[in-house]
Order: sequence, then C-alpha cells, then structure tokens
Amino acid sequence: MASRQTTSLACESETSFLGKETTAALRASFALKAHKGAQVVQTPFQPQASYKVAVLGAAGGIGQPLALLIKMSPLVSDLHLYDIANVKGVAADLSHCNTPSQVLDFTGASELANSLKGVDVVVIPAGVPRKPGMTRDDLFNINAGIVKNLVEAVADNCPEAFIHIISNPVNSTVPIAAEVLKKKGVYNPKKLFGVTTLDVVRANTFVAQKKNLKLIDVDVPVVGGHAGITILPLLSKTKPSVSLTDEEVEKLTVRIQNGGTEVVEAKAGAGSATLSMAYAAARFVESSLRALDGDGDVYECSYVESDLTELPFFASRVKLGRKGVEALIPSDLQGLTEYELKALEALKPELKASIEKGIAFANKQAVTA
Ligand SMILES: NC(=O)C1=CN([C@@H]2O[C@H](COP(=O)(O)OP(=O)(O)OC[C@H]3O[C@@H](n4cnc5c(N)ncnc54)[C@H](O)[C@@H]3O)[C@@H](O)[C@H]2O)C=CC1
Ligand SMILES: O=C([O-])CC(=O)C(=O)O
Repeated sequence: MASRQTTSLACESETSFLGKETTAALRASFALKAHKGAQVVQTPFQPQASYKVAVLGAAGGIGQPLALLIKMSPLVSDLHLYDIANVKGVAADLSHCNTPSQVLDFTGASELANSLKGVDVVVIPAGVPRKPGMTRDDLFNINAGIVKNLVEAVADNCPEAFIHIISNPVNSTVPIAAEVLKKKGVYNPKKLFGVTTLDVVRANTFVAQKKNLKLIDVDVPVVGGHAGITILPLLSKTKPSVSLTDEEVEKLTVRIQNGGTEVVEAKAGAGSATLSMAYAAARFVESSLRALDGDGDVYECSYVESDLTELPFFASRVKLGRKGVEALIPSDLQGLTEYELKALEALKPELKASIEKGIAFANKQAVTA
C-alpha cells in the first residue's frame, strides 16, 4: 500500500466521509503554508495523487458539487468532466482550487471517448431527476437510453474502470449497464456498482439523531435496492447496537425509504437530492480510490451482481479491493428480525421486476459495435 504522508496540521480525532488520513491530507492541501508566529512553515505534504476519475453528467445538480468534492481528494490526479451541456465553466471554476488534480472539460458527444481514456473510476449521474408525484421508475424511458449509451463508451474506452451508476432508476440502470458490458465482451461484475451510499448516509443520520449518538460512530447497513420498499435498512445491525421500539423501527425504516421523496417534495419541482447525493457519491469514490490504492479495510454498501439472495442484483455491504468487489458480506442478512425478514421478502418481487425490465430493455436495443 502506498504510504500517505500526513502533516502536523493533521487532527487525529477529526474524521469525515474521507476518513482520518485523507482528512488530514486534505487540510494540508487547503493550507500549503502554515503560519507559526512570524515564521512561514512549509508543510511536508506530498499527495499520492495518481488516479483519474471521470464524471459523466458533470454540469448537473449532482455533477457539479460531486466534482468539487472529488477535486478535494488527494488521491486524484486527473478529473475529467463530461456533459452534453457546456461544462467548460465548471471546469475553469474548479481548476482554481489549489488541490492536486488537474481538471479537464469535455463537452458534447464527440468528446465522450476522450473523456474516458485512461480513467480508473467513472461516475455516472447523467440523466433526468424526479419531480413531485413521480417514481424513480418514471425516469426509465429517458435515463435507460442515456446510461446505455454512456456505458457503451465506457466499454470501448476504459473497460477496466470501476463504474459507479447514480442515474435512476438504479434498480434497472445497473442491469442495463451489465448487459451492455456483456455484449461488448468486457463485463466484470466486480467493477460495476449501483451507488446506494445515500441510503446509508440517510440511515446513519436519522438513527444518530433519534438516539442522540455521535454521527461519525453510527453505521447502518442498507440492503436490497434503491427505490421505495426495495430500500431496506437493517436497523438491527446498526453499529453501535441501538435499542429501538417496534414503532421507532417502523418510522425510521419508512423515513429512510422515503428520504428521496422527502427532498423531491421540498424542492417542489426543482429536482431531487443533489448535495447529499454528491456527498454520498464522493464518499463512494473515495472508498473506491482507497481500495485501488491498496487499503485492505474498505467496506461500503452497493447494489451489485450478487448471489446473497435469489435475485441477480442486490445491494449489500461489500469489501472493496484493487480488483473491485472482493467479497459480499453475507453476515448482515443472517439473524434478521421478523420485521426485516418480512420486508426482505416483500421487496423481492419489485426488485426482480425492475431488474428484468432493465435486462429486457438492453436486449431489445442493439448495442453499437
Ligand atoms: N443513486 C442515487 O442515490 C441518486 C440518484 N439520483 C439520480 O441522478 C440523476 C441526475 O440527477 P441531477 O444531477 O439532479 O440531474 P440534473 O438534471 O441536474 O443533471 C443531469 C445532468 O446530466 C446531463 N446529461 C443528460 N444526458 C446526458 C448524456 N447523454 N450524457 C452526459 N450528460 C448528460 C445533463 O446535461 C445535466 O447536466 C437522476 O437520474 C436522479 O434521479 C439523484 C439522487 C440520488
Ligand atoms: O429520490 C430521487 O428521485 C433521487 C434519489 O434517488 C434519492 O434521493 O435517493
């Protein structure tokens, strides 16, 4: 594992989604010179910035703040911003931040291939968001085609990259991506991820608030998929263990499942979660980069090809490594409460239908050779 130098600016007790070491490095990159009285002290921080990340849909509500957060990572050397809308301004703006990565802009379909060359992680938030009254599945007709086209380009230009799918409906867009990659002969199930981190972020926040716990300590695994009842927080597996009444479990579960709708309604037609999603996606990117960098202790929930249940795709905790998913973590699904077991059975038909819808779409569309 590459060693990462921290500095005297590091504050060991401080953590964020980026983790202790990265947070320290980040602080150092914000303040390359620390003032000690009249003397200017150069910090010894040398970032191990070596990974290339592409954001497809970078001019959007998620894309812009996500690009900013990725620009903060000391592990990133190159940040490629691609969108069908003009992304030049976003890139120019970000490029003035004195953090290690260089930012390159790629606007329009003719630039897509170039944006993907040599990239290690591709994040896809391209597509339309919900308005009040819509389900995520209502986005299928537009977003399915967008994801298909973008993943074809990923297959042609950086088939080895980790692929993070944010575009909804994730329950269907991930199976679409898998089919596209299969047809192109480059499918590696260990490297295709549906980003469900926001469900975990919400679960952690809501449980910590409810139980008056320190936010940074709380970890709730969320399994299943990413829509309505397919989002299943396993509150009985919360770390540290918490005692919840049946009523609290019911209320928390429903709130976590409806977190997206809560934001869609509050935004009243102006889109869905963007800032919390950018935060969650940046955490997942950072975890992927740490895994690529050889950190042997990286776990995240994600919607991936899975044999934990009879469904071919299922979100669960996974161990990430250099080659992608190193292991699915089955223990979260063992010893569930009666409430969780019932909810798990109840989500399966909807998730199965969404997976089949994605596969059918990809197979009736010709994949561009
Ligand atoms: N997985 C999750 O937890 C979450 C997923 N989402 C989903 O993320 C997606 C994006 O949401 P927002 O950023 O709020 O939408 P937005 O409309 O603000 O931004 C989408 C961006 O994608 C671009 N775009 C559209 N077609 C494209 C293509 N073919 N190639 C490249 N770029 C393209 C647009 O120009 C726009 O800049 C939606 O589908 C939304 O439902 C949103 C929140 C959470
Ligand atoms: O609710 C939506 O449409 C966006 C989303 O997936 C979320 O916020 O979890």
